[in-house]
Amino acid sequence: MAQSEVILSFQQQWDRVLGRLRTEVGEAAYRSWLKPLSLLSGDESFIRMAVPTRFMRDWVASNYQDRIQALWLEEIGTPTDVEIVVLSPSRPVPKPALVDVKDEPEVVRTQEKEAPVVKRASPLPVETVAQEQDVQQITGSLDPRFTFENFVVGKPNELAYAAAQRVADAEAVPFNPLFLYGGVGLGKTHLMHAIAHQIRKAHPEKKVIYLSAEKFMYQFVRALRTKDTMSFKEQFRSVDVLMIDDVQFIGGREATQEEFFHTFNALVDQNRQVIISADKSPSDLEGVEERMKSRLGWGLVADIHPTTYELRLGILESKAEQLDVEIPQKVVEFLAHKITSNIRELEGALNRIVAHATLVGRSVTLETTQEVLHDLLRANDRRVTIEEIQKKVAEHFNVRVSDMHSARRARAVARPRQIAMYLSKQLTSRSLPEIGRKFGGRDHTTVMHAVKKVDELKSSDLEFAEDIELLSRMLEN
Ligand SMILES: Nc1ncnc2c1ncn2[C@@H]1O[C@H](COP(=O)(O)OP(=O)(O)OP(=O)(O)O)[C@@H](O)[C@H]1O
Repeated sequence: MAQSEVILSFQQQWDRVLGRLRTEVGEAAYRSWLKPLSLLSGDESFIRMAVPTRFMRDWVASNYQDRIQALWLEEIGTPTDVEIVVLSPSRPVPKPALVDVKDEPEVVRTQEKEAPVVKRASPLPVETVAQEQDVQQITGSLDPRFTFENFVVGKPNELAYAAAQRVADAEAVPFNPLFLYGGVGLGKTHLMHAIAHQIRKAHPEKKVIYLSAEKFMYQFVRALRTKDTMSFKEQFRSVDVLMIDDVQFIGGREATQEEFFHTFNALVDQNRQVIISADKSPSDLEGVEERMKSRLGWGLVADIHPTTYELRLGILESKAEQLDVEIPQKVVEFLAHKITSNIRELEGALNRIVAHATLVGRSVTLETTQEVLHDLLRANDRRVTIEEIQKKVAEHFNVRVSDMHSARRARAVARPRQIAMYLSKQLTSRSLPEIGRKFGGRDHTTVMHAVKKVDELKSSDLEFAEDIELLSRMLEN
């Protein structure tokens, strides 16, 4: 089937699925949650759809994903995984990625094989040496530990990881740019280095440049000063893959932004891969021109979410395995529970307890861990307040905030109140009596009972568990 026909038929099938969902869920829910979904890519076993916000993605995933999957199965006759990703609203749906995210259509592959880029396939030694020098002059150094193998994948980073791998493995540019964003210390740089390592290994002839936006700026200012902007432009515009880390730093710097914009456009126009990272999504970048924001959101925007307990545990276990010092499982779990800020701090904590154990010649225990990390543990006490929890839970269940303190015992208010107590225990460092006091002066045993009850319900009712997970994520963000 020709590419355009495949796109058309998937879109038509999706329209039919959407039509059926519309009848099932009603007009209001359809308009709020389903209409904004756009079909991004797909084949018989996998479809990817996009929504404009994270909240919407979580909502659609927990409330409609199973149904979408079931209807899609009915529509095309084979079981299909459905993935919902967040894409910035400014970004039009990228047409070239619409067919099959996992493999390019055969025809594209064949063409590539038949028409290799002659210049690079048979490199001239002199040119290669010159290029190497160019690359070394401008590229930042790559951390050899930051590889795909050393990257632990979990729910918060699976999209970013998959997108990074795709870019690293693809023969043709799959989406341009790849924009990775997320909070501090969550693995953006790690993924960029991993892409660079992989491409350099598979294609040593390719010119891959990785640098921070700050370094880009510094190089540009230096070129301006030495009146050598021509060769500056040349260096960048002749690369195969350009990665700029922490692009938020160019916010507010007009000249650098302008130059970056031209370089970016030139590379994208020549179909060279550009990969960008930032602490915010393109549309939220401050001090960056609108046209730039919009352009940055054209490819695939993949966010790395704050870590979950499971991911932190996975990372610690994998790092602990590489150490000479034995770390008891209890300590690993304790750290995963307590150090929630980011992965850099988590690694730092592990290194500190290992350094301490080695220095004093004692084994690692829970007590020494608490002692050595007391400052870090205090700083990591989550900052969400009980009042915020009460407000969010009341909103979610459509009850009044005053019901959180009232003596009413009707199930419709008692259950949300128990959930709010449970979340207060999970997300704050408040003691049971303190929590009880904030809920209309209740006794600590009432809070204990609420925590137990919610735990029980979570393990017996999947939908309930998902609801709690969603609330908890919304509160932690
Ligand atoms: N999923 C992961 N698996 C293993 N290690 C990870 C993972 N994510 C992050 N790390 C580690 O955490 C540390 C911080 O990651 P990184 O420097 O990539 O963060 P960042 O998002 O680029 O932060 P910043 O915003 O400060 O630039 C690194 O040592 C990295 O190896």
